[in-house]
Amino acid sequence: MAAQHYDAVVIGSGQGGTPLARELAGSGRKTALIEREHVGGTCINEGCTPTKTMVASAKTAYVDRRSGEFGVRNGLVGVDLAAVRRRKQSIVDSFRDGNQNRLEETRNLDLIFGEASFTGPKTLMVRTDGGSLELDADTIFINAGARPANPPIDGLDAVPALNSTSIMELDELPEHLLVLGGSYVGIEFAQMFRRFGSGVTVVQRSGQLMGREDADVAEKVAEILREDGIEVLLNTQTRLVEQDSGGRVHLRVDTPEGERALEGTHLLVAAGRPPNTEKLSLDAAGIETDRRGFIKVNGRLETNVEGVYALGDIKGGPAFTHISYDDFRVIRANLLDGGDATIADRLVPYTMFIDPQLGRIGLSEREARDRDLEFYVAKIPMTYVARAIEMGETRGFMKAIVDAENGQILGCAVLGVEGGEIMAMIQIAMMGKIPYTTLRDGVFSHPTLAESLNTLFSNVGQRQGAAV
Ligand SMILES: Cc1cc2nc3c(=O)[nH]c(=O)nc-3n(C[C@H](O)[C@H](O)[C@H](O)COP(=O)(O)OP(=O)(O)OC[C@H]3O[C@@H](n4cnc5c(N)ncnc54)[C@H](O)[C@@H]3O)c2cc1C
Ligand SMILES: NC(=O)c1ccc[n+]([C@@H]2O[C@H](COP(=O)([O-])OP(=O)(O)OC[C@H]3O[C@@H](n4cnc5c(N)ncnc54)[C@H](O)[C@@H]3O)[C@@H](O)[C@H]2O)c1
Repeated sequence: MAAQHYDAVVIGSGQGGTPLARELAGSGRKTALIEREHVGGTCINEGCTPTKTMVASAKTAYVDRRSGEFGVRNGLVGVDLAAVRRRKQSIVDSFRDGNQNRLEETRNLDLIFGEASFTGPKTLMVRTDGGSLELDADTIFINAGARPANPPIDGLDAVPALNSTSIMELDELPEHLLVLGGSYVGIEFAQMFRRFGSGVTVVQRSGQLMGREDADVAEKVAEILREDGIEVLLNTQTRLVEQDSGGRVHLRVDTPEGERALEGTHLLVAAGRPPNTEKLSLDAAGIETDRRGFIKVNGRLETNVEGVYALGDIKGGPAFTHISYDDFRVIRANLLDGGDATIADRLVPYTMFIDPQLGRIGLSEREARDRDLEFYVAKIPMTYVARAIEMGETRGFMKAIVDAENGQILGCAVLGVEGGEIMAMIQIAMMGKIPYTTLRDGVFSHPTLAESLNTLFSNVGQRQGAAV
């Protein structure tokens, strides 16, 4: 049977591929979007949406337990995990269905459920439920995402370990959750399940949580988690994983203090996300990957094969929904609007949805130092923020890095209540190239979290960096 021809094919209905497919079709191009599982990809189905829905349930339990501090009498807090899961699923379903309906209503667009693999530079085979299809296209966009890693640890394959997807399908609360990995996924779930009522131990193999962050940020996060009753083990290598006849999971770990045996009822593996490249048969098209399997692209998201692009997590680099969406914008600007956009030097904000949130953008203090810049650090604890005191949410601190030459803000880390929103205010100043003195002296309404920017930028410390 002859291959079906399309002007454009998008593989994967992730955060970049979904809007891209609609725009390509809207521009009159005959387009196919191929998805092997759910419309909306990781973010809607297994990532941002379900986790943040469950984080909201966990926060409610936390606030409820603290109600006495606010002079509010309340009963014993109980968490019905099955009900938490139902709430999560109904929100996921509504987002997924909304996306799918919009795709199905788009003219010139075929939504094909199946798994795509390359058979040549511009030809694809799609395995569907009922058989297979052959397609060829002038332009192909790969937005096939990433999946939870399975680190090579003795015994891990033989135990029923949870990953970031399956942990959200539990109906019963783990008595004790062991978490391998102390970064975004590990920490968000660790705090969530602690708040639901589980005992939790986080095992992080390197010397700090969240390796990309400054040490003071990571140490404060570890302190907050420990204060919440979570055991945090750093510099800890897992040697062996076993399950006993009663179903309990045992880890043999090497800690700086010596060997330890850890025991739990459940094990979550949160040790990174490798790309979904194997099933794509990239070799058949000659598409190059790096040594970890991520597709190599240039600033315009072009692969080494002409007419084949990659966007989102599968190309490596920062793995966030808003980055995948921005990849779509870059491709739209260049291919549909005749522009010359690039992903080089774009600002990469992100928020870790622990409580308090960690909002981050731009350079960390360590990065400023590594680049031999001269800079100031402005830092205040959240206990200086009137609004935070009034809300009873004073954990954490704010920190910003300021260019010593021109007063431009180079980056910030806001570990505090609504840290992601405060970071976004600083981001807007960075986008508008507003010097820190304007925020220091600006009038913000009282008592908001925004007015704390006056205090933060009044606390600019000594000049630091290269020549100092
Ligand atoms: C637990 C968790 C929480 C997260 N929370 C946040 C958050 O709060 N904020 C944030 O910004 N980011 C978060 N992320 C990251 C975010 O989900 C991803 O960066 C985002 O989804 C971008 O993904 P993408 O567009 O690259 O592809 P994805 O969304 O991963 O989509 C890829 C799609 O391709 C499909 N596919 C794969 N291979 C094939 C094939 N061969 N044929 C057809 N289809 C295929 C997959 O089924 C999938 O639907 C989280 C991730 C996880 C795991
Ligand atoms: N709020 C958000 O934006 C959000 C939330 C969740 C996930 N994400 C995205 O998903 C990606 C994946 O998150 P992640 O946390 O799984 O991966 P990650 O790559 O960010 O971190 C993995 C962590 O596991 C540790 N680790 C690796 N192997 C280990 C082992 N054998 N034992 C103990 N520790 C081990 C690493 O040192 C690291 O700290 C993130 O990079 C992020 O971009 C974002």
